[in-house]
Amino acid sequence: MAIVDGVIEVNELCKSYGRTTALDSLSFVVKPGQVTGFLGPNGAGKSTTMRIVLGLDRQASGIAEVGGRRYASVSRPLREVGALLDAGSAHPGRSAFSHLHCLARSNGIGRGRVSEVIEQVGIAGVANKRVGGFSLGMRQRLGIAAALLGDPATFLFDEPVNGLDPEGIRWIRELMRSLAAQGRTVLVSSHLMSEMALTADHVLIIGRGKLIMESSMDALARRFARDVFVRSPRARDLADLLSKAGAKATLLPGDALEVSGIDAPKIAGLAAGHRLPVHELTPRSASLEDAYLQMTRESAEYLAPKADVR
Ligand SMILES: Nc1ncnc2c1ncn2[C@@H]1O[C@H](COP(=O)(O)OP(=O)(O)OP(=O)(O)O)[C@@H](O)[C@H]1O
Repeated sequence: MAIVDGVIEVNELCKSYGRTTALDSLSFVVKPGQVTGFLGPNGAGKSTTMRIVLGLDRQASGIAEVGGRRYASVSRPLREVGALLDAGSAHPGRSAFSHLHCLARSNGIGRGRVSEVIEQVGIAGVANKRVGGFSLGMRQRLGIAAALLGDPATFLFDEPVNGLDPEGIRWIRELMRSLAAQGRTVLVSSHLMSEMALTADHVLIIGRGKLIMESSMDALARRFARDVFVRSPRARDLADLLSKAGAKATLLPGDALEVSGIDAPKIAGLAAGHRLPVHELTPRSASLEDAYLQMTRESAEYLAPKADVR
């Protein structure tokens, strides 16, 4: 790996386009060894942040660094950071191989590595074909091949699953997870919590250029844990026991209980301690997507009017 420490650090970043505030004192740190989801509704400032980190846009104030340095000051950038921002950026008249070879040469990377990444992303069969004829999925894989070329410690992926088929989506998810497992820093943007729930270990949620919340995915799921559904042939006895332990237990038809204020392992422990049989114990959480929509609702740039359901 080119550099060991691929931490991304953004501090008090501000950026406006005319009267539009894109980033408003945005600060966060992205650590290596995990996939960090960068979540926010359309217009939240995800792409702007990534462009600034990559030196493609300039902030009004604040700091954006990778591995403790400004990206623009790095002489062979592909060896430090791999990025997928715009799948359509390769010249349509070029072949995939010549596009990658050109990029490799300008970063002091050999031809052998070009063939290696072409294999890795699964485009060997079309490597000599013109990029102009590529499907979105193929262009996306080509963009990822470019990101992998310099074997960097840090990766930035802007909405990488957009427009991909299920196979391509699964492939990108697994690639990101394996890059993180190798100890690299992976920042991936999305506007869908459901997508991040499947990929990310950690999430940064932004809205209108501000950090709304930062959390591990596990803690987020726990925070929105709702209650535990329990089924027992002695539901009434179990409800009494749980109430005495300070939980709220509501009897439901079919020997079932809805329990809150106590977690599933504790319910199991209490039931076992009093020899009460349990046939089902299911923790239920509010949908993370709903929680996310609630959190970002005020910061969404465009809100659809509520559907008129009759
Ligand atoms: N080049 C530009 N010129 C003018 N306004 C811009 C430009 N780029 C971004 N903006 C504005 O800055 C804000 C942040 O946009 P940005 O593209 O960073 O958001 P995003 O979270 O990536 O959203 P999306 O998911 O829609 O790409 C938006 O209000 C957007 O309209």
